[in-house]
Amino acid sequence: MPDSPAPLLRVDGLRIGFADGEAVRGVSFDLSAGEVLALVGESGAGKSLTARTLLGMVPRGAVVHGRVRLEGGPVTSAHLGRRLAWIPQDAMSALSPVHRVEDQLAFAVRAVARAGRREALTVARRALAEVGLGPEPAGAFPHTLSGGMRQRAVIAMALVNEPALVVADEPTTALDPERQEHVLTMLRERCAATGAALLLVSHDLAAVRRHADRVAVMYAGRIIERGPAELVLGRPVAPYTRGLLASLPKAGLPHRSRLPVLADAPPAPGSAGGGCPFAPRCRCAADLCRQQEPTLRAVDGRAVACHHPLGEAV
Ligand SMILES: Nc1ncnc2c1ncn2[C@@H]1O[C@H](COP(=O)(O)OP(=O)(O)OP(=O)(O)O)[C@@H](O)[C@H]1O
Repeated sequence: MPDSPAPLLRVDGLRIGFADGEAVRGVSFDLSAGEVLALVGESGAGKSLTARTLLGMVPRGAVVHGRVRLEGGPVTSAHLGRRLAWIPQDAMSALSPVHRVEDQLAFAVRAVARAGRREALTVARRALAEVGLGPEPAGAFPHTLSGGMRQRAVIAMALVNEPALVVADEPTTALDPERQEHVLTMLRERCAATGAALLLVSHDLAAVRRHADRVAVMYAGRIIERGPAELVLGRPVAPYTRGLLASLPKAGLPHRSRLPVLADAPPAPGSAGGGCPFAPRCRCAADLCRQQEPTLRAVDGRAVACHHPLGEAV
């Protein structure tokens, strides 16, 4: 039988430590070409650090261990903007305020391909049109555009060189809910059209369920549940994932309000004891949970790091 093809991205045992302890503690996952994988979890879980480290954007003082392979080899600066693209939370941090949007995309095109100015501009305008930005916004300066338009320009810029992987860190949090959905749909559609895989960092579990193929739920620097988005978010087995879902804003409540379903806060890096880091907040915790940290194992079509997954016979 032929071997299954190597994944586009393989992250193996990623650990990121600071002076006060490890913030990412052995994260592993694969991502296939064209797939959408979401990293979710509470603030401080290690999602952004994980995502940024894939692009080599490591904070000062961080010590990184583990292996990241893109298309079978290590990630280098030569991948950035070519095979690997980044979409930040804040579009203004990705766009220069002193250049017209289309010129910035044309510059990105010329940075990787031998194209003349006019040719690069044509490619840039086409990419902007594909995210719904016609000649007027394309020829404008970023500060004159709405937040949604700017974020669409950033999506066009990320995809203009047809990367194999797009890493997006909370790409829509700066937008209102209606625009968030529109921009996220556009991002996913553009990735699908160009064949790019998408690693999406998000707090928005409802959006993740709509847009991601697979999801990895992070807690205290580790993945605690990972599998098909529909399964993990539709029928979670880790008590933490269930608590996170129960914290979703309900219809009629103000956007982003958090219900107090998950009591207390996650442990700070370096402060977790020997057991499951979620045990102090978990209603199902037993002695074993307080003594031994669980590792990922296969349960009901997904991987879960929990001694007592919900629904499993004790
Ligand atoms: N530059 C840094 N120096 C020291 N510790 C850091 C640094 N950056 C991150 N950390 C630690 O790593 C933890 C995880 O940070 P990270 O930004 O990955 O969280 P996150 O899951 O993306 O949260 P959020 O959703 O709020 O962005 C932080 O809570 C913090 O303790």
